[in-house]
Amino acid sequence: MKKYIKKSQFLLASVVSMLAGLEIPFNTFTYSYIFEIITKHRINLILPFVVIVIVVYGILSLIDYLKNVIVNRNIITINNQIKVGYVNGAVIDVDQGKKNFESNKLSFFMNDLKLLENNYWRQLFSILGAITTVTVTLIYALYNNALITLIFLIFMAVPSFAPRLFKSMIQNRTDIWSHKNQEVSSVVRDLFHGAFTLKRYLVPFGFDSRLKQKINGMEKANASVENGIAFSNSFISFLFYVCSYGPIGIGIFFTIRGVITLPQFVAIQYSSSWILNGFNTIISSVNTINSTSEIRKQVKKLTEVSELYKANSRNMNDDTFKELALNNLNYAYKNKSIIFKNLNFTARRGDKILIKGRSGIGKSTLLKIILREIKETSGEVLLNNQIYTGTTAYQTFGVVSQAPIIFHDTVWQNLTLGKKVTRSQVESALNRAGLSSFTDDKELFHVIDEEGKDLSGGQLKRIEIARALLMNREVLLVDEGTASLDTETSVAIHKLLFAIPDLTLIEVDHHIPDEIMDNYNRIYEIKDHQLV
Ligand SMILES: Nc1ncnc2c1ncn2[C@@H]1O[C@H](COP(=O)(O)OP(=O)(O)OP(=O)(O)O)[C@@H](O)[C@H]1O
Repeated sequence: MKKYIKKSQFLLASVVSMLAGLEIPFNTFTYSYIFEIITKHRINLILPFVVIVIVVYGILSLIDYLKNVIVNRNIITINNQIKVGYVNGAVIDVDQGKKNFESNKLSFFMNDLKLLENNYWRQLFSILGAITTVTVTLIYALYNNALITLIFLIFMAVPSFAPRLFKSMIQNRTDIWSHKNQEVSSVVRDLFHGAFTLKRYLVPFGFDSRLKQKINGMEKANASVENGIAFSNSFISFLFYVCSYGPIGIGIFFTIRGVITLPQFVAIQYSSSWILNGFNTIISSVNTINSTSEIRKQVKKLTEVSELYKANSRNMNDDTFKELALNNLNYAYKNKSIIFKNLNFTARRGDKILIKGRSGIGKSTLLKIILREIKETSGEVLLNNQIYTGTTAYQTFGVVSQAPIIFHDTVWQNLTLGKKVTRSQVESALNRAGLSSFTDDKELFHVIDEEGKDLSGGQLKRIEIARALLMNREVLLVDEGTASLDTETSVAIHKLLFAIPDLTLIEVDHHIPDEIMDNYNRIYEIKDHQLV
């Protein structure tokens, strides 16, 4: 986790946390000194004592406040790195096999990363403070009487082994909680997504039983984690009390016998309870930190994916597209019937190809195989006569999907997706996609509503097409790209695509208007698991 911190900032927070840990030893010292003043009748020391104590507590309170501010600043730096790295990693890592990808990742982002902040980072600083408390208080106690302090320490060693007993129980319960949380996120996301459908059919409570069941499951799992931690902590504190009263008895005995003075006994007894408390804090913090190990593993995995991607993104393939060939392709989804059997297909530069077929026959599946998002059961998929990776596929093919993917951001950002391009490149792509009216500043920098709700279906489709053209993809895979549009708009969009001679078009659709059929140079149909 070291790479997420800024060293100087972390060091400062560590030092201030340790300084804040001096409050308790000072407390112990003042408490013992009260007995020194009383037993030795030092009336002249009362005023300076009170003044010094007030000033020092003032300074310690300020340090405590500064500690919080500096720790919070560290949290900003750490969270900025982790959260951006996590989202980037998740975006890079997405694949067709990931179930409930959006809700799972969102749930992890909102809940588990917050848990990581509270139960890992903040605990680290709390441990540093507790270590100072324990060390300085211990030195002070040893200074008062080493033998009796050592007796206290021996008793203390016993409960420090207890947390190991609870570690795996807490970890298991945390894993269950995390899983239940993801289930709730998935249900809630689904309901919000379909909110209008529920409202229109006057059934806003239609999914209540499922919702209640999932929320209840999550809340119970959460309570189970909290109960587990509480049980572990209560058991450990009880053990501490058991082990602390033995030495207190011995201390009383030595004081009565005159081996130590009353202020010394007070110092050792008071110190020892704070040493115990400090140990308690350290151990329960270690306990809590351990419960985040699975979260840390996942964060590490995804941020590494993101770093690896940055390191490799320079190896761009710049071969021009000549040919795509699928030879004797076979495919079946796991535990499902066959989709393709000995399928053959070739597309060459500039081809305009239409693939028809009834719903559910495998048109989208074919595009996913071409994009290398799913792997054929057997056969060859070749680009320019070579097998190719998913990255090469994404460098070659642009995709216009059934439901356009639109971000809640400006038209410019929706087209460029953050890539550095010139204004004239953006305008040219918009013009070619028939969106000339979007080229002025007002439209270009207009923030589109969530899921493109303030634009028409045709405009959204054209934005997707302009995006693919702007990204200079040589082959456009159109998956029922115009199916939801009226004939006039569909014809207009197709005419724009047919007019680009070098653009290779592979379109899967079963409702293409008759008047543009002649513009394709090949039309296939998926029948009997083959292209005919
Ligand atoms: N991830 C998946 N896991 C298992 N089966 C799947 C998966 N995706 C699709 N299928 C099944 O594979 C078959 C082909 O699906 P595909 O989406 O390729 O059809 P399509 O021809 O594009 O349909 P449509 O025209 O309705 O979009 C369908 O029977 C579908 O149920």
